[in-house]
Order: sequence, then C-alpha cells, then structure tokens
Amino acid sequence: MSKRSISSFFTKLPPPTSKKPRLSHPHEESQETVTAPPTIHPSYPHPISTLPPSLLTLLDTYTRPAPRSIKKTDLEITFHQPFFPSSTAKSLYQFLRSSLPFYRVTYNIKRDNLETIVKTPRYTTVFGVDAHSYFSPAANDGKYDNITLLDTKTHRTIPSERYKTCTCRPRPIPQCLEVLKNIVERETGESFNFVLVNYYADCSDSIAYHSDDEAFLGPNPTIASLSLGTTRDFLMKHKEDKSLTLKLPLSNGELLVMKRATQRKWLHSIPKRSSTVTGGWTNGGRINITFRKGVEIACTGNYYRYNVGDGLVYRWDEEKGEMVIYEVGKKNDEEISMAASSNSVAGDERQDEVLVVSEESI
Ligand SMILES: O=C(O)CCC(=O)C(=O)O
Ligand SMILES: [Fe+2]
Repeated sequence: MSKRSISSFFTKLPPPTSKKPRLSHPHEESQETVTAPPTIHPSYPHPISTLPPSLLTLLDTYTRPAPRSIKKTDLEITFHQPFFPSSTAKSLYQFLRSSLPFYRVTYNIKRDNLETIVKTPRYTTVFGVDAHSYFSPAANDGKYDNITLLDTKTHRTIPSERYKTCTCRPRPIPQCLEVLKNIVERETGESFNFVLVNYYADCSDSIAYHSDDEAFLGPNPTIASLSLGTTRDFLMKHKEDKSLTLKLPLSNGELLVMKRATQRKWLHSIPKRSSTVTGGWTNGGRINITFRKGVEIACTGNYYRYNVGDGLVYRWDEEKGEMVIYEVGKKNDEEISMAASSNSVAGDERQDEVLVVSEESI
C-alpha cells in the first residue's frame, strides 16, 4: 500500500468563486488550508479529530538536532532530544489528550489457582493491525466504509475469524497519529503498523518492569517511544546482569528509539513517584506513544486485549480537568466496580475468592 505524504493530510479550500478582483498575483497560491474532517470508523467509540494544519506544519517542518546514541551491553538506544520543540509538543499533548478514546483496562488471569483481576495503572489506547492485513484508506471526508480490512497478499476482505480474539474490531490509525507515525518513520528509517498510547494521569500511574519482546514483533524489534507532558523517569535493567542499569528522564517532545537486542535482554519501566507534580499545563500528566511493527496475527488480539479491553471508554473533560466516563463497554458492571473499589488499597486484596491486584505486583 502506498504511503500518504504529510501534505496529503491538508485539506484545501477551493479557490473563491466570487467575481471580486483578486488581490494576489494570479499564479500565487490562493487556497487556504483548513482542518480536515475527523476520522470516522465503525470501531471507534467517537469520531477522532484531525490535527489542525498549523500544528501539522510545525510538527513536520522542525529541523531537529542529531540524536544521541546510547550503547551498553546488549542495549542500543537512539535518543532524540528533542524530537519536537516543547511548544509544539505541548499543543500535541493537549490535542491528543482531548481527542483520543482511552481505557483503564482490567484483565483476568489465573494465579495460584485463584481467579485474579489485574488493573492496569494508567490509561491506554491502541490503533493498527499486523502485517498480514491492512486497512483500505479512508475517503477524503475522513470516513472509512464498512469493509476496510484487507489481506496483504490477496487484497481481499479478510476472513471474519482472523481477529476473533480481539476485544474490538482492529482500529485504523487515525490521521492525528498517522501523521506522527509518518514523521517518526521518515526520521528513523523504520516502518511501523501499530501505535500504542499511554496516558499517565499523575505520578501514581505507572508501567511495571517488562520488555516488549513478544514473538509477534519478530526477533529484534525496533520500538520508537515519544514522550509528551510531564518528565518521568524511564528505568532500565539488564535481565541477567543485575549490575547493569540505566535511568533516563524522558521529557516533553523527546523520542527514544530502542533497537536490536534491547527488548530481548533488558527490562524497562516507568515507576510510580510519591510526589505528584501539579499545576502548570501538564498538571502532572504524561502521554507516551510507542510505534511498533507487528509481524504476526497474534499481535493484534494481544494489543487490543491489553490496551482497549472491553470496559469503559474515557475521554478528557476540559472543564473538570480529568478523564470522565464517555461510554460503558461490554464488561459486566459488577466486575468493573469491584476492580475500581480496591483503588485506594495498597497491594493485593482478597475479595470473595477474586484477587484484585495492580499490574506492578504480578
Ligand atoms: O511510558 C513509557 O515511556 C513506556 C511505555 C512502555 O514501556 C510500553 O507501553 O510498553
Ligand atoms: Fe514497554
């Protein structure tokens, strides 16, 4: 499938048709750019706004400094400081926080033969599909038709059972994230088909030590990670050699690219912090966007299960200054309220033979 250029995301107003005399030279560009219609797809809980052309231009035309290279045993990182200037990154943060649907996923696992509900301690959302399928492009009005998922080899509609393990239909990457993906691909020389977004509402939101080394990403996946908003510490440790550690504060507008053996050999995390940064334009919040390439079909089910799930949809409420419930999902309400009611309890808690734990404790 051919890639869209950044300029193709601009919608131009047709030239004025009135008979008034033109002030500009007839060969001059007289068309004005306007924000294109939102991206609409049956799998989205609401239309997703497109980036205003002024912001798109700022993102696309920035001349960035050469990235810093960090190399350690089994670790290779390219660190762009910054990837976007801070004022542009601030506008992007505010735009994405209010435009994207977010989820506070809970999922069930069996632990010591006990049914366990695990709470994800941050808001998440995901878009994209693995390399075996692709979305036929949206029309100029931002709308996708119903049959949008096609087989990469045959270009036919994919069989319905292919994504039966997904908690929702695979979602095409909306324009506002597709633009970022294109810029990151251009600057890193990599290609991606998934965009995962984390929103850490404050310093008590986190991601536990893990590595993104799932087989469905291939043997040595490159993962690019963009940070917007509050600076948070990114901690890394080698899986075997406990003496090897790394701490990188990730700030607004920075892009960290992890390569080669890094996922196979190292773990990474964003730990909770006790002191909550409040006030200022971030009010302690942070958005992280990771760009990944899923090569196997299993990737799609896994990413939708852990980043969308089947629970509540949240949206940013500008007046309240927090995420509010936008839509109740498929998950049964009792299960959700039980998971939510243990929010204030530190550590594990036994409730009627169901253990409710935060992700850090597994
Ligand atoms: O928020 C971050 O910087 C890291 C996120 C992460 O590791 C992940 O989503 O897998
Ligand atoms: Fe990760």
